[in-house]
Amino acid sequence: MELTGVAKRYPGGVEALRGVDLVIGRGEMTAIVGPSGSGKSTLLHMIGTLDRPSEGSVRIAGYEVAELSDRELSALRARHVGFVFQQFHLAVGVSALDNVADGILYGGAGLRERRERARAALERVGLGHRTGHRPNQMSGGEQQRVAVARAVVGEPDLLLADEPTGNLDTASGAEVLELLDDLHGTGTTVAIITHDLDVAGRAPRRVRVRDGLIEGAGIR
Ligand SMILES: Nc1ncnc2c1ncn2[C@@H]1O[C@H](COP(=O)(O)OP(=O)(O)OP(=O)(O)O)[C@@H](O)[C@H]1O
Repeated sequence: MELTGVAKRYPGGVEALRGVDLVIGRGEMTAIVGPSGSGKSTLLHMIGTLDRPSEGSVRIAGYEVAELSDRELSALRARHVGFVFQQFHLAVGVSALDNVADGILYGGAGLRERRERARAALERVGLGHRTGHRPNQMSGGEQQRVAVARAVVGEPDLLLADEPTGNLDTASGAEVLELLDDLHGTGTTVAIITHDLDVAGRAPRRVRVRDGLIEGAGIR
C-alpha cells in the first residue's frame, strides 16, 4: 500500500491531510498514532479506499485508486481490505456465524460455503463455540473478535483496525490485540489506528500523524 503526496480537503476548507507519503509493505504491522483531529481517521479512509484524496496518489495491491471507477473501487476494497471499527458494527439479531459469512457476500460463494468459511474464521478467533450466538448474547470482547473474524474471513491483503480496543475493558482489549498479533504472525498485513500509546507500543512500527502530516518516516 503506497500513499504519495496525499492531501485531503473537506468541504469548508479543512485540510485534514497535507501531503502524506507512506508505504505499508506486505506482512507489516503498523500502528498509526496521533492526537485527536490530527488526521488519523482521514488517513484510514485513504488507506482503506473509503474516500479519495484531493491530491496525490493511493496505490493498493498494485492498483492506482484514481484510475478506478467507484464500482471497481468497491470491488477492490471487498477483495483486499478488511475493516474493524471501535463500535464492532455487527448486524443485530443475526448469529455470529452469519455476521461473519456476510463478510464474503461480495465473492459470490453460496451460503453453505460462506458459512463453512465463517465457521473456520470464528474458530481462528477462539469463538468456535459461539457460532449461534447473537451480538447481544456476547461480551464486548467477543463481539469484537466476531468483527475481526468477519474482517479476515475473505483473507484480505490488509486489515485496518480503527481504535479496535476503544470500547473494551483492558482484558478484552488485550485479547483482541493478541488476536491481531496472531494474524500478523500468520502473514496478514495489519494497520491499527489508535491514540492509545500502550496499543501502539505493541506494534513493530509506529507512524505518527500530526496536523495532517506524518512525523518522520515511522519507526520500523
Ligand atoms: N467529513 C468531514 N468534513 C469536514 N471536516 C472533517 C471531516 N472529517 C474530518 N474533518 C476534519 O479533519 C481534521 C482531521 O480529522 P480526523 O477525523 O481525520 O482526525 P483524527 O486524528 O482521526 O481525530 P480523532 O482521534 O478525534 O478521531 C479535523 O479537523 C476534522 O474536524
